[in-house]
Formats: sequence, C-alpha cells, structure tokens
Amino acid sequence: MNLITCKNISFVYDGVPAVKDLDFSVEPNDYLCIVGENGAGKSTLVKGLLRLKKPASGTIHMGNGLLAKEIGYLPQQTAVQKDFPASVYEVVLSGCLNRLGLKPFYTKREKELANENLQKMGITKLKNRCYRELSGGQQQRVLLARALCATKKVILLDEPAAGLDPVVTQNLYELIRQINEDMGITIIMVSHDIHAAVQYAKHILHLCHSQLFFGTTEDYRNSEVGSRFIGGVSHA
Ligand SMILES: Nc1ncnc2c1ncn2[C@@H]1O[C@H](COP(=O)(O)OP(=O)(O)OP(=O)(O)O)[C@@H](O)[C@H]1O
Repeated sequence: MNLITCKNISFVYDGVPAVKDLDFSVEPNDYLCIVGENGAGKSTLVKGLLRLKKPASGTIHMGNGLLAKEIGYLPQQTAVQKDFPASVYEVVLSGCLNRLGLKPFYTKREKELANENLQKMGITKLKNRCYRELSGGQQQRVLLARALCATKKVILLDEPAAGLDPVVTQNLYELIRQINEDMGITIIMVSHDIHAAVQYAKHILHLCHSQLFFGTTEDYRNSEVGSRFIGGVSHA
C-alpha cells in the first residue's frame, strides 16, 4: 500500500492557482525528489503534505497508518533558525515533542532516542554545543537527528543542501541515502540540485505550476522534460 497518494490536487492562494492537477504517490522506502524552477509550487506542495495547507481540490490520502504529524520535517533554513539559542541536545530532543501529548516532561525513552539519533548522525560530541555556533553542515545533521526522533517512517526535506559547500553537500546526501537504505525511512526531498536528484532518487516529481513529470528516475532521464532539465541546468 502507498504511504501517500495524491489525486488531482491543486492549491490556490487568495483565489490564484499556485500549482494544479498533481497526481502522484509515494511508496514505503521510496526516495522521491521534487524538482522544478523557482515558484513552480514545490514548497506549496510540501505545506500540503504536512497538512499545513488544504488543497483547493483533490485528495491526499495517507496509507500504512501514516499520520501527517509522523512526518519528520527539515524546513528550509532561515537566518532566524540558524541562530536558534539552544543546545544541540535540546534541538534533537524537541523532535519528540509530538510524543509528549499531555505529559509535561520527556520520558527516559525519549531522551535515549535523542542520544541514539545523535550517535547515528555522528554528532554525539556536539551534544552540549550551542546549535547556532555550528557550521551549516553540522546544523543539518542536528536537524536530521531531530527529524529521526519525530518519525520512523518518512522524512521530508526542503532544500537541505542550500548554502553548503560541495564536500559537505556530498556528505549530507550520503547520510540521507543511508537513512533511506539502512534505516528503511522514506525520503521526500525538494531539491534544486537536479544532478544529485537523479543520482540518489528512486522517483522524480517535476513541477512547473502543474505536473510535468512523475515516474522513476530512469524514465525521467529518458524523458524529453528530464533530458532537457538535466542537460540544461545544474542548479535550476
Ligand atoms: N503565501 C503566499 N501567498 C500568495 N502566493 C504565494 C504564497 N506562497 C507561494 N505563492 C505563490 O505560489 C506559487 C508557488 O510558490 P512556491 O513557493 O510553492 O514555489 P517553489 O517551487 O517552492 O519556489 P522556490 O523554488 O523559489 O522556493 C508562486 O507563484 C508563488 O508566488
């Protein structure tokens, strides 16, 4: 059964269509890259998948018992977020917020989970450092550990490599690949980096206010839209 099935969804802002007629699905353990030029509708779709914005028409169905609040989310990093005055441990632990419910404090298990995910992301040594003093690449590892506390099923990333140098970017993509392959977590990633998208993703969704392509990465490479986009731009 698909984890997420979107049927004919469209989004509008104040009556103006932003993106329309999207028809795609996400399988368990999938790696889907959402690509497209600026203003194509990628972030709007992300808001829809997180249930932060309602489709004007169409349906988003979550299967396999997935709830929108169980999606671990890595937002696009803003200057304010980069300057967040908390320790690495506090940021990672905050990924368990959804599990708190009415409890006022984190449980021992939640604290263990934070420590396990710090270790998995190779940042245990940074545990007591202030988040805002870290490099961009270290901050992304912290946010991945946080997302892993929030989910066992799906991580949604909005341009995770923005502003990172090529070596750090490559390391980050490898880490995301491991999360997908070794931990079996489904990845949905918005990316401007088409070359990395076709290197790592299993499926590609290409948007331009509507759906230009959805299918396997191999079919995308062989498609007219794919070969034009891959050949024409390195950072669309
Ligand atoms: N809050 C908003 N109010 C009105 N229009 C919006 C709003 N957010 C986005 N839009 C419009 O919706 C369309 C899609 O925008 P969106 O931000 O989803 O694109 P994007 O593909 O994520 O772009 P980028 O790559 O630049 O982040 C654009 O035409 C944009 O101007």
